[in-house]
Amino acid sequence: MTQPKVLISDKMDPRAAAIFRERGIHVDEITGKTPDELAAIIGDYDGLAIRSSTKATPKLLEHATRLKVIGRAGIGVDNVDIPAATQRGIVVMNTPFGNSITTAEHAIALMFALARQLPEADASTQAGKWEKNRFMGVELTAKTLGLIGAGNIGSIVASRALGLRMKVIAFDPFLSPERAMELGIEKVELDALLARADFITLHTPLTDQTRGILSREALAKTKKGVRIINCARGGLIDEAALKDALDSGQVAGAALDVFETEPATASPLFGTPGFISTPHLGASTTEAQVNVAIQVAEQMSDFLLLGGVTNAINMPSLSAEEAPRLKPYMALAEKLGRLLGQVLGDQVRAVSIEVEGAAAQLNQKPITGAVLAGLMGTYSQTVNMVNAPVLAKERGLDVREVRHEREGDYHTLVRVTATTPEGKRSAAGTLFGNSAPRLVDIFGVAVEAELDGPMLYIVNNDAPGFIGKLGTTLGEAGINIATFNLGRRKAGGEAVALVAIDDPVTPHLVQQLCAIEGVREVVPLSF
Ligand SMILES: NC(=O)C1=CN([C@@H]2O[C@H](COP(=O)(O)OP(=O)(O)OC[C@H]3O[C@@H](n4cnc5c(N)ncnc54)[C@H](O)[C@@H]3O)[C@@H](O)[C@H]2O)C=CC1
Ligand SMILES: O=C(O)CCC(=O)C(=O)O
Repeated sequence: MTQPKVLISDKMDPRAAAIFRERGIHVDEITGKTPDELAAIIGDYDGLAIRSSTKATPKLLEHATRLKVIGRAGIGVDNVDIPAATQRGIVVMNTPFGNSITTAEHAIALMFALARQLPEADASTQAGKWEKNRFMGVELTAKTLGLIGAGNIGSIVASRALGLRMKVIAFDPFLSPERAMELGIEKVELDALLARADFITLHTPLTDQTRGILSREALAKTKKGVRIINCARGGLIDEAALKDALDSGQVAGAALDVFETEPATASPLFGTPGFISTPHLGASTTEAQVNVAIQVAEQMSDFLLLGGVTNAINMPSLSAEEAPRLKPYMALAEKLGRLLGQVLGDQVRAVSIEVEGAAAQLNQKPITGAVLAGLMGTYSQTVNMVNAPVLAKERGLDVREVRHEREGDYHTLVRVTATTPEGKRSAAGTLFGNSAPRLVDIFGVAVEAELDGPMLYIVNNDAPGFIGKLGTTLGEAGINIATFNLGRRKAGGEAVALVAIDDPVTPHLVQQLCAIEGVREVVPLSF
């Protein structure tokens, strides 16, 4: 295995680079590059570790020819084009918990700052004004805090606010009543939250559904004198409408850590009375940055070195412990998919993946991904485990997974059945010694074969003399037979040969083989 290379392109705690090095990964820390400068170097790397400054756009990813993983040292992945990464087979992972406490604390800090006008009071005092009568604050106790989004960060904010004796209400369509009860908060609709909350704090990702959730119309529905905190993402609030609401007094105060456009070096909100801002500092504590740096480096290293997948946004998880056990199954699954893809071409309309015996104890998703990667890899150069399920969906391929706990003839078995307009065709394989993939059945004929290197799949009538003629034709073409595996439905019936050869065959030689008496089909294979 060649040494993987990782680029850290945003400022990150040095522990990330140290971990990559300790694990034998080459790492470069190159920050502050323009998109074009980054595009010029990204082609050298297997991994890209980022925070929020680097934008992994489709344009950048076009240059990322060997990139396998993007690791976000943080939570929000809106700076990564997930569909583009998935199409290119790049895993995108984040560190969903490493900075949540820190960000929740920042929201609480901003809530206090708004309640007591701390930044303005500080500036005035340091300007020598001593304006004791100007800064009349409000108490938090007994006030209603409205959470928009009650996931990891929202829940932590809720627990802190309850500790401050606030009443907490939340709008989150995915919050179950049980979870709301467990958190000690009241689940409400958005309009009710807007009407009731004294403070509103946002903790959702930026999505098509949440963009502009605090729109001009929503702001008009708020309780007069509300104070608003956004430590989630710019784009959740209509900034122009917020400015008007602050000017009119509808909103008494607003604290933004995040902006529609970042870095936010100019904004109509700047200088507005009651407005406070921080430069996307939600995650900026020593503790959080150490957490996310360590986590992202461990996760990316596990993936690049062991195939372990943790906290991926675009692929099912696969722990570093599971990965070695699944690896031979994924190799087997990929080979079975590849075999069917090469024999059946693009005629496959549906695939069923059955796991039996020991295989049924494993996480089936990676096995399915490997079958699809093998199947579609015969007509797409860029397909892999990450993008195969998405590409299969785009092609309208119906994919089914079946699990049989009981053992059959083999202690472990993976069977792939492909449906084509001509009917169903299946291939099955097992692991010898729990590690070596072996085909054991092809289209209902028992054939034991290692699927490796160049091979020939031949269907012929079972008749004396065929093997001799085949050997002679290959021999005259200078092709050496490495292994020969035969099976037949019944004596004198249809027979199947899987022949491992030392060199690939030419289309002309395939024609010659097809011309041998009794030969029904010849497909050159490569594994
Ligand atoms: N300012 C900063 O430095 C930081 C900002 N963040 C931001 O905070 C966001 C939230 O982080 P977590 O709480 O960890 O995420 P999370 O995924 O645990 O929680 C998000 C919550 O939003 C809810 N939600 C989704 N769509 C919604 C909708 N249409 N209306 C209402 N609720 C909706 C979800 O159900 C979920 O409960 C992240 O997506 C990230 O953008 C995170 C860390 C640091
Ligand atoms: O890395 C940072 O400073 C920003 C963190 C953040 O926005 C996130 O984790 O979503």
